[in-house]
Amino acid sequence: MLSDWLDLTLDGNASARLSGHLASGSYHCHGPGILELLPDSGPIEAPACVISAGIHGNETAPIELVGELLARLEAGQLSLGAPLLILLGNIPAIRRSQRFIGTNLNRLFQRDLSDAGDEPERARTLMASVDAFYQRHAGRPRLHYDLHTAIRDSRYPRFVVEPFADATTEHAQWQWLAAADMQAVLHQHQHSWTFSHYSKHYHGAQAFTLELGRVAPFGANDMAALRPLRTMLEALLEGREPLRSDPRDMAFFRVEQELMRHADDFCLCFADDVANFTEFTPGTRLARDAVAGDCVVGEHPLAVVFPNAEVELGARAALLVKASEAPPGDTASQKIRATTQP
Ligand SMILES: O=C(O)CCC(=O)N[C@@H](CCC(=O)O)C(=O)O
Ligand SMILES: [Zn+2]
Repeated sequence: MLSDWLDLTLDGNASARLSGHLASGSYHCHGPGILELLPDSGPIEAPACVISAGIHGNETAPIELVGELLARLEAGQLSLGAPLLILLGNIPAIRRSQRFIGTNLNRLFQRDLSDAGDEPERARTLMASVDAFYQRHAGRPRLHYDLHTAIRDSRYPRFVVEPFADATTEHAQWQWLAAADMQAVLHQHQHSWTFSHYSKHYHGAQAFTLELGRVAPFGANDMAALRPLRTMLEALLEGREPLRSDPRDMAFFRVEQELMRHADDFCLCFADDVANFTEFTPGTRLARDAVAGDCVVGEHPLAVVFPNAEVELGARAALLVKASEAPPGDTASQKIRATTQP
């Protein structure tokens, strides 16, 4: 049964080649945590959509959200109208409720990755799955939403990370994400080799990391807050266009600088309960690092996102960001605004 797939996968009991039929299509398990859903019919121009969850093993809300989608599909409450690839990232880490086991999977999505180990192996498998999926559905627009939750509280509990790449983000994406009740957008200033960056960089997909609240154990997530996002994903899997809202309802930021950890005794100079997007004034010392030197806010205020002193040496310990303009609207969206604003 499709709705058992998650439990069976996490228990290690899912048959590697499980497949079956739904009222509106079929499903095919290509390997552990790799599930493709194919519609019997639907608009040929509907996007081929990748939804990934559990790239970090302790981030459970996205896995629960995938479970809700599968249960509703199986119950016939949703009708499949577009190809969908559902990926579970770091299965051993999910079983142990840990962010990762050996190394952070979400820094490994690079085609020339040659590292050995479980997470590099998983990254290669996931990259190959995405390549094959987009190849099988060549000609359709490509989407990828990589679903996460954050370690800290956030001034914007639900926010989008827009990976850096040559491909530009279509304005409709901002409209869909605003209607999905995402509250902020963070534009990356350089390549970051995350999973969403992979799909955008190598496949030109419209691809994003979505942060969906704070890390919590299974059953303790506020799934009601994710209902508008579920509505967006349901529209996509049904082959319908999602609802649109004004992107200016979201706050936009861009990364100014990555704060890296170089020293063993690296430490952050602010409290563990400082929330993502908290702003610091010029002259504030943010981090001490005996190798790289202290990090002090320069002339302009900066906000911190994803601060984490416990990352591996040489890894990103925080993003330093500042507010930016919302992207300019296109003609179509201006028309929508004109008709929705009295
Ligand atoms: O809260 C945190 O510190 C980390 C939450 C998380 O896993 N975020 C992703 C963001 C990926 C990106 O920058 O696109 C990550 O760090 O991998
Ligand atoms: Zn994560």
